[in-house]
Amino acid sequence: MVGIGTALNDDPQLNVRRLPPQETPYNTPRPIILDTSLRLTPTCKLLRNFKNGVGRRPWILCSDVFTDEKTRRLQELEGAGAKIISIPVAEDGGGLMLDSVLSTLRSLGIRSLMVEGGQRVITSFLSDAGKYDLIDSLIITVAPTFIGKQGISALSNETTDIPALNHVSSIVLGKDTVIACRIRST
Ligand SMILES: NC(=O)c1ccc[n+]([C@@H]2O[C@H](COP(=O)([O-])OP(=O)(O)OC[C@H]3O[C@@H](n4cnc5c(N)ncnc54)[C@H](O)[C@@H]3O)[C@@H](O)[C@H]2O)c1
Ligand SMILES: Nc1nc(=O)c(N)c(NC[C@H](O)[C@H](O)[C@H](O)COP(=O)(O)O)[nH]1
Repeated sequence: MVGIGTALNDDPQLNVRRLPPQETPYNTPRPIILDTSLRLTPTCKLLRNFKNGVGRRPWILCSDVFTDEKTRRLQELEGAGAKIISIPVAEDGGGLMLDSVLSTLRSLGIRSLMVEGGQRVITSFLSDAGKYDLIDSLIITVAPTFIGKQGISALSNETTDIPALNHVSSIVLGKDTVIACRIRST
C-alpha cells in the first residue's frame, strides 16, 4: 500500500524484483493506493503493468463522497483496469479511516498488508496504531546515503502518540541494514 503522494511522485510498481520471474503474475502483491480524491493517472505504471499482464489489478481506495468530476475520474480509472473501493473519511480530516480501510481489505481477502509509505500514510498508521491496533511490525531499511534538504522525513512533525517499539532483529543486505521491530504492547 502507498498513498497517492507516493503514487504521483514515484510512479512505483510495488512488485517483487528479486524473485526469479514467475509463470503467472498472481504471485506478485496486490497494489493498493489510498487516493481520497482519485488523483491517480490512468497511464501510471501500476495500471500499465496490469494491462500488460505483469502486475495484479490495482485497488484504489477513495472517499465515499463523489462530485461529477470525481465520478468521471472513477470511470476513467475503471476503464484503465483499476478496482475502486470507497471508504468513509476520518472526521479530523486525516484521510480515509484506517480501521475501515483494514476491515474492508480483510473482507476482500487480504490477510497481510505492507504499508510502504509515504510520510503522511506512515504517520497516520503510527498515530492510530494504539487506537485501532493497526500495526504488527515495523521494517526499517537504512541506506548509507545522506539525502539532504530535499529529503522527506519518515514521519511528519505534528505526530503524537507514536507507539514504542521492541527490536526483533537486524540484518545487513548488501549496503543496507534492515531492522525489524514489533509494536510494544502496553
Ligand atoms: N524512503 C522510503 O522508503 C519511501 C517510501 C515511500 C514513499 N516515499 C516518499 O514519500 C513521498 C510522498 O509522501 P507524502 O506524505 O507526500 O504522500 P503519501 O504517499 O503518504 O500520500 C498521502 C495522501 O494519501 C491520501 N490518504 C488517504 N487516506 C489517508 C490517511 N488515512 N492518511 C494519510 N494519507 C491518506 C491523501 O490524499 C494524502 O494526501 C514521496 O516523495 C515518496 O518518494 C519514501
Ligand atoms: N532504498 C531507497 N532509497 C532511497 O533513496 C529512496 N528514496 C527510496 N524510496 C523508496 C520509494 O519511495 C518507494 O519504495 C517506491 O515508491 C516504490 O517504488 P517501486 O515499487 O520500487 O517502483 N528507497
